[in-house]
Amino acid sequence: MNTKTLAFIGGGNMASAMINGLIEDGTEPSHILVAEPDETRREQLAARFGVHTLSDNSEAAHQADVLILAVKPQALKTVAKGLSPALQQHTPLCLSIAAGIRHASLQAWLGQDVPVIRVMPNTPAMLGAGASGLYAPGNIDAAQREVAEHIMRATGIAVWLEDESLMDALTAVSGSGPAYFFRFMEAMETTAQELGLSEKTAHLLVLQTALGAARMAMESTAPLKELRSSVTSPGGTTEAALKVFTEGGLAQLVQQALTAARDRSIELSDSLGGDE
Ligand SMILES: NC(=O)C1=CN([C@@H]2O[C@H](COP(=O)(O)OP(=O)(O)OC[C@H]3O[C@@H](n4cnc5c(N)ncnc54)[C@H](O)[C@@H]3O)[C@@H](O)[C@H]2O)C=CC1
Ligand SMILES: O=C(O)[C@@H]1CCC=N1
Repeated sequence: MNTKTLAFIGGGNMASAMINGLIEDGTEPSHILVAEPDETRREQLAARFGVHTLSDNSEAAHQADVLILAVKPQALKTVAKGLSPALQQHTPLCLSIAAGIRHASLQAWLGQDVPVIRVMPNTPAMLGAGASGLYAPGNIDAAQREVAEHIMRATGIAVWLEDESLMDALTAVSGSGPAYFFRFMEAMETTAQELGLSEKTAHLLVLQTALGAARMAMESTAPLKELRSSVTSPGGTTEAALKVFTEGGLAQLVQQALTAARDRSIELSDSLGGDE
């Protein structure tokens, strides 16, 4: 259980998912602050989670042991530079969850003495089923790494990357990944209805099948290929469907999609980074 005071800068989708996961794990809502400019959003966060909300980012930083930067990458430079004077007076550990913003940029914007760790979470954090990647350079000590890891483990699994450039790949796989599975499930659901199943039945069957497959993959020691084979009777129905995927170039399409996400992360770093 987390006992530090965590302040989120930005209370949008990903911050809400993390807050839900942290509270489910036992973090007291009184240990969570959210700085958010949108008043309606502040009211929603306070009502839903019982957390303290405020509109002043620097005030949140003053009260924080750990500051979690959860604004859009495009807003981060202005937000981080705005926080910098407050961080010279009181210096919490800063975690940035922004896609594609490099550590060097964050360090330049927040201040050279501020401890900064990059984190890439994903939205299943809300259920404690998240997957997070962390990156910290050599100046971050073991205790600071432990604090960041402890927070992220409260929302799911956490892996450290030694090489920051792999954050772009990790973002493409697990950061964006839930959306790929949702997209695939949407397509299955639509087709299930076209094939005659009711909306409700199609939804239930698709979700339970996705959950069942993911659980089998997690809980079995067999490779994915073997699990797939065990469903695929020679000359049967699964084989007929998988043939269509193969002929349609599914593997290449997935490769292109993840590469596009990885490349977009690099583009964001190049276009939004720097201290000019
Ligand atoms: N949504 C996702 O699945 C994931 C998002 N991320 C990262 O999390 C960050 C936030 O993304 P989302 O939550 O999806 O976006 P969002 O748009 O839902 O949330 C951003 C929040 O920041 C607030 N905000 C805007 N300007 C602000 C300011 N000056 N000070 C304080 N708050 C301000 C907005 O009002 C909004 O509530 C992004 O950097 C994104 O790359 C990372 C992993 C997964
Ligand atoms: O789409 C995005 O840019 C963010 C980062 C990973 C998931 N959502």
